[in-house]
Amino acid sequence: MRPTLAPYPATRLRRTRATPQIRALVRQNTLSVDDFIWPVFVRSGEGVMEPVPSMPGVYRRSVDKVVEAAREAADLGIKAICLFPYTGIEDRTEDCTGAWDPENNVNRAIRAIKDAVPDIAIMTDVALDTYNINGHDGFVENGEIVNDRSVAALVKMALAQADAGADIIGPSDMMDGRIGAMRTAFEAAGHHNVMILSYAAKYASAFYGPFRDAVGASAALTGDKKTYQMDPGNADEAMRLIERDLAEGADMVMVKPGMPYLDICRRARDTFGAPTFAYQVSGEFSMIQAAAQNGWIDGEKAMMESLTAFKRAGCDGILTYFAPAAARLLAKG
Ligand SMILES: NCc1[nH]cc(CCC(=O)O)c1CC(=O)O
Repeated sequence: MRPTLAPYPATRLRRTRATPQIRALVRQNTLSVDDFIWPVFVRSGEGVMEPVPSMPGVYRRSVDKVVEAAREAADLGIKAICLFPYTGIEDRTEDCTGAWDPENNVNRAIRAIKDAVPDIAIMTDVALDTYNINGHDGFVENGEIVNDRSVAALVKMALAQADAGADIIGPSDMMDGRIGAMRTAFEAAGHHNVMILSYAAKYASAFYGPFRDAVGASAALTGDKKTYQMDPGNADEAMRLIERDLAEGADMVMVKPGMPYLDICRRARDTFGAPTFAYQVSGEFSMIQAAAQNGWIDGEKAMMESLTAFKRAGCDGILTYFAPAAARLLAKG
């Protein structure tokens, strides 16, 4: 776009900012409850709501409490919920078999939500880090995060989630070839309508810290994830990854983290035109919450401003821990 401007004073750009009515009239991007996917942490037990210390206002919930949360979310108009398991160090293994157990907490939660709250879509996370003894998204052999054997396991994990009734599968592992392998497996299993929202451009980020606490991976993690997650200095590589995942059968793509990578969101949207999501990750959430709790910023305003930024950057939707709070605020008008 090339701005056309008459010289001052014929043009006074403040005219269209003068009142709330006019500002609303000319506003280009607005938030709606339709934009949110709400990430929720599932753990074992019953009646459990365990606060996550590094994420104020976020809980690990037992399956019954996750169902209640899903009901609340649907009543607020939220269209999708995304499930992540918490696994304590004592239940983590090197072979990660818990990941494709049809009875694991996530798969039980999927079935329970489908039963009780059919009017919300369910997204899942596919990666081994929430079950792995060493916290990595793939198997570790002699210090290397191996690709192909990990992909075979991730396919089993994704199939178990699809069998349980998940609507949207979210591979967040960053292994090569996983989208194609999952798509082929879904077609063969008759899961023709299961969607894949690929974490296509996922960076090796310090902003995942609080999430790793929430899922019990912090204590487990050995080393870093730089051999599979992207280098923060790269942008063109994100386009190659997104193109690759779309070509392998992804229905939607994600950029992650969100706020530090809005340039990537905009390029993805302009280049491919596919449904584009951003993940406003745990560290982004916790920074806003912490500053608000200290009285350093207005938490509600910062929340809404940060979410609007994703719309401005061209995103169709946002995974955000703020989903219920933002939905409540939007409902108030
Ligand atoms: N593969 C696991 C996964 N899926 C989502 C997140 C981060 C989400 C957040 O920080 O809110 C991570 C963490 C990681 O890659 O270490």
